[in-house]
Amino acid sequence: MTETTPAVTPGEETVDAIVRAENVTKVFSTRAGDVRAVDDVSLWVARGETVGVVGESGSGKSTVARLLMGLQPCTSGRVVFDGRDLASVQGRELRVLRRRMQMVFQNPFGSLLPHYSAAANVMEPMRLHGRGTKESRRDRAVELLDLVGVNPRFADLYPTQFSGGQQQRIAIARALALEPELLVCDEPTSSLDVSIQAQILSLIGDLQDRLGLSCLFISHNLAVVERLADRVAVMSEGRIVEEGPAEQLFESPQHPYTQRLLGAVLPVTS
Ligand SMILES: Nc1ncnc2c1ncn2[C@@H]1O[C@H](COP(=O)(O)OP(=O)(O)OP(=O)(O)O)[C@@H](O)[C@H]1O
Repeated sequence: MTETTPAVTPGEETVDAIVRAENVTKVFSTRAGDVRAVDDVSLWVARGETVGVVGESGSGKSTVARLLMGLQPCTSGRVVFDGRDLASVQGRELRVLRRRMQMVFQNPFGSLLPHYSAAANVMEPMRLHGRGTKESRRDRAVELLDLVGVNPRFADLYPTQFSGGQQQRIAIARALALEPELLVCDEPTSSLDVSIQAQILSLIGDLQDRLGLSCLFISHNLAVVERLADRVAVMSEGRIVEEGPAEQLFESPQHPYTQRLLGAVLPVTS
């Protein structure tokens, strides 16, 4: 049975969060001194919800994503995934938790294995996690490629033989291979042409509806986030300066930083 996560602040509505960052801080020690990349951030994603994180370059968005995924330890605070403090989970249990959260990155080509075919890229996480037989993994990979809109006839082509948009679809199919509950998308469309961006955003929205995925969606582009997010957190200099339901935040942004970001937005083409 899974535990539900308690509310973190008095008065805050109890939310059945798949993942929750509680007062998380991340400090990187560099030769030039300490960089406080994330500063006392609390953020959660409820089951089936899409949370957008927006902010200018360097505001700490990717670091928050890595902390939520347990890819880096927090300097202070904690991340709780489905009721488990990630810092207290190790070994096999951590592997199992990791399977339940997957990431889609900005540059699909960089995240695919160039010497593996599209199908082999999608099969690889299943192989690493000892899922099924080679035949069943292949069948599943072909199904997933079909689901994300890559013609299964092209399953044996290599990443370089696909366009950027198709590569991102393959990367999304691979992220879905282990049936994650949480998908963290870090600028998944910013390396793509505008028309292709819209297609990938529709795909992510559609997959969420069909698979009931929870999603953390990171972008510096507010228009992109507006399209997908139920709730939005705005980051500046490592802190969340404003957070709320997407509609409300876009209609009446309260913080001057959000107002400035919105003022800089160009309408998205779809
Ligand atoms: N491994 C690291 N070592 C040192 N500093 C880091 C490291 N990772 C991130 N930073 C710093 O932390 C701050 C936040 O970076 P982060 O990549 O999280 O921001 P971001 O909002 O995702 O930016 P972008 O949109 O450009 O990716 C930046 O000042 C960055 O230089």
